[in-house]
Amino acid sequence: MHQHKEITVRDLPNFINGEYVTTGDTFDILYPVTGEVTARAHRAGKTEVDAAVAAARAALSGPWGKMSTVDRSKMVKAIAAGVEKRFDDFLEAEVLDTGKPYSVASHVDIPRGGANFAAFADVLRENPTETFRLDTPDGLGALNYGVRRPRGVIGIISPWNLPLLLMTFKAGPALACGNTVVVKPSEVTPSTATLMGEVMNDVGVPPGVFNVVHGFGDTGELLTTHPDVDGITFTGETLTGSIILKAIAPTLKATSMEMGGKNPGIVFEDADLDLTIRELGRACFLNTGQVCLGTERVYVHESIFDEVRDRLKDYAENTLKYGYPDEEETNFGPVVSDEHRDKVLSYYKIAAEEGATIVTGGGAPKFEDERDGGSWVEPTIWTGLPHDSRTATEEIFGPCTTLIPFSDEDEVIKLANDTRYGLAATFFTTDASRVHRVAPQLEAGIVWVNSWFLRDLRTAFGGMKQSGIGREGGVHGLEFYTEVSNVCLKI
Ligand SMILES: NC(=O)c1ccc[n+]([C@@H]2O[C@H](COP(=O)([O-])OP(=O)(O)OC[C@H]3O[C@@H](n4cnc5c(N)ncnc54)[C@H](O)[C@@H]3O)[C@@H](O)[C@H]2O)c1
Ligand SMILES: O=C/C=C/C=C(\O)C(=O)O
Repeated sequence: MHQHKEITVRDLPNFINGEYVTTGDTFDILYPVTGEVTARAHRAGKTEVDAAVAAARAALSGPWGKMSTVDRSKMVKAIAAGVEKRFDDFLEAEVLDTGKPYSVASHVDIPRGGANFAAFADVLRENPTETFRLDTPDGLGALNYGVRRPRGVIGIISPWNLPLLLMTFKAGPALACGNTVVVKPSEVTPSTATLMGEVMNDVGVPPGVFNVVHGFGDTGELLTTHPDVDGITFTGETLTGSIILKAIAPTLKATSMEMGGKNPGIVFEDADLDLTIRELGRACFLNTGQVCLGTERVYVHESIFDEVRDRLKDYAENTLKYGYPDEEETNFGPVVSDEHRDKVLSYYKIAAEEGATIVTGGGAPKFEDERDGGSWVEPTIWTGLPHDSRTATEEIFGPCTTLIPFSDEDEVIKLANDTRYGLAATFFTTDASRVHRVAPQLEAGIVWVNSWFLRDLRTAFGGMKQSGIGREGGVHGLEFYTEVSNVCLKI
């Protein structure tokens, strides 16, 4: 039986130039499980953002900027180890902010907190720049070679769904390439970014290399418009991304944008259904559907439509276990906030108005305990909706999906691609020729086959169309986190 722990309200200051900085202008952080206040974050204004950017700039010409690539790589690896050493503190902080089950945060979010530093620590040493020998009229030739340098001060703006994972997926490569960063975490989930400051100090990262400023979009805008910030890497909604690009325009900063999606799933008639239901269940409901790579529309071959519908219903009703985050069997939590719950429930209403058949869910659960103060919705599956319905085309970002039948391969590829987004896709088949025929035709930055959310950090990560600009991950992040100069030497 769960014993609800008394919550001690934590203070979350900004982290600037190696020190924690309060402003007294605080906003509450709520526990999505029960709605209780768990922390108060100190909103950063112009003074604090200017101080953070100045500290980041100064650090570039201090010990950090003078550090050898080998020593910087060692320090980035030490940061990874520092996160792992404080695994439980990061786990508790992330769960308090998001309400997600310990079973999700301890397998998805927190392990990536360290991995995102370790994976990029040697990215500069392991990837050469190009050289070209140029023939010249005098026959002596010229030698061209590329030289990489850090881009400079990077603004990191991150979302609330995988707070530590998504912030460190940017901070890791940024620091590995010698940049300094000012992080503006989501106002909904600021705890793990705040805690990261302690790790940076413990590891001995020079002050000013890693900074955190708290606040809402207006604080983010102080970064995106700041004349002394060299690049902005953003993860969040597509609409926010377009607002940020407008704000960046006058100072022409480099940008890396990871945005929204309405990712298709496809189940072909020859799919292995045990595997499919297991992976599709994750793609639809992991992290209470709050994963940008998730699958909110699934095209199922008409010959197996009823079986897939019934088995996914069974998954939603029997594999997903609501509960308190610290209960072992809990694998399904609340959404991150009342505001987001209301958004998801508004789409549950839209689906009903669009004539959906509710296979399961469609509302919010009642617990008759303190969880009724939290931000909970039911896992939901719909059928009977047209491909061009709002439910099947607009990003909901919740634990819901609509199943749509199809009859042939060419048709379903067209349906999958018929979206303004292009982030991810996942499809299931046992026909190897079909894999290599279909995957290249899907307009998505990331395509999973017979799997979902399997991540190799060496690969390109990002979306096309309105899901993103640029790619991060592996060598691809070098394009954003470094500047390349070509040196041409006349022999
Ligand atoms: N493509 C990806 O890799 C990826 C990953 C995770 C989430 N997402 C997307 O993020 C969204 C959910 O996250 P969210 O609700 O936090 O997104 P959001 O766009 O509301 O906010 C993201 C961040 O941007 C900041 N922000 C908001 N307005 C701003 C402005 N005008 N200037 C500067 N910063 C501003 C927010 O404070 C927050 O830190 C979903 O659309 C999801 O698809 C995409
Ligand atoms: O919600 C979106 C998840 C993004 C995941 C990553 O950026 C990653 O796995 O590196």
